[in-house]
Amino acid sequence: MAVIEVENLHKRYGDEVAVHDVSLRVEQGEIFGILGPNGAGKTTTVECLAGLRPAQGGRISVLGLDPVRDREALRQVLGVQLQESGLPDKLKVREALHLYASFYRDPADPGELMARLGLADKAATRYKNLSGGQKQRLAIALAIVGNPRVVILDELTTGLDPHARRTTWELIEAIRDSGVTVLLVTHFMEEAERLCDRVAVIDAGRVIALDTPAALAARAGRGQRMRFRPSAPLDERLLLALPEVTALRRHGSQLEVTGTGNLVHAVTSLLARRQIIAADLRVEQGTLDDAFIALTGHGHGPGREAA
Ligand SMILES: Nc1ncnc2c1ncn2[C@@H]1O[C@H](COP(=O)(O)OP(=O)(O)OP(=O)(O)O)[C@@H](O)[C@H]1O
Repeated sequence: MAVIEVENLHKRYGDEVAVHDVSLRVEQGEIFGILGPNGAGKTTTVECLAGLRPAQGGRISVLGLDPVRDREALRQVLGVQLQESGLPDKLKVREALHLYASFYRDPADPGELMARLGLADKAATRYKNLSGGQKQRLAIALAIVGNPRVVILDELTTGLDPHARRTTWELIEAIRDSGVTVLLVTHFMEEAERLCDRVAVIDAGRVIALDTPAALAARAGRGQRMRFRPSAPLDERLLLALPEVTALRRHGSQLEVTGTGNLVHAVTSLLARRQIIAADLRVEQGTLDDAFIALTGHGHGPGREAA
């Protein structure tokens, strides 16, 4: 069942078109990623979805509600974390959670939420004194305090160190596992690969690809690559005859085989039948990073970070 449906969304700021034409459907219970270079229209798209900005064209439905017409009803079932928290510096963690909880008919218990998100010992800490990771955890807590059915998270892990990013990923997975549908805007390819069931790549206000991370990576064309040293001489034509193999190169005693599908199984089975061992075997997969660069023709902002 589609929880979010966007058809031909069009949004301008004055004369500037931020979103030309975006269509996508997010299914119940998935983590759906929106990827794209800086200025692609990602934030504008999710702000329109959340009813924070009116669109000039197209149709949006979130849980069957129109974000502008049914904004009040939508607020009760949609949790939103945007890039700027807008929280006052002096507000304490406990106060922020109680304040946000008061906006909802059926909120979560702020104390339980603080414990779940590792903020219990920060309950009396003012917002300005939280670390980056703690601020992000509070942002997640505020996005889910209303017990939403859908949550939008915009660049949640930007600025976090690798450890804090991983902890945040686990939190996002736990939210999904509790039955909440998650829409995640991210610059990080590894984040999308790890978390997202499907991703839409947006460039210059249009969806240029929409698929699972693995399918997008496979489509980037690099496919898979194996490198190994055969333990005995091997007729290269046998490898080239395999349907999975698209190219073969020799580097000294090493063979480099590129291909698609179940390449590793096909090649290792052929070798095994000839009692040849693939010594020093290394396998590389195409990544979402490759797909992103192939699709958009450029990198993705802050760069691929080791996480
Ligand atoms: N409030 C605004 N007024 C005018 N133009 C805006 C406004 N917000 C965004 N834009 C413009 O709309 C375009 C899309 O911006 P948007 O913030 O949606 O992109 P984004 O994909 O989220 O970018 P980033 O990855 O840098 O956050 C950009 O050209 C931006 O300059």
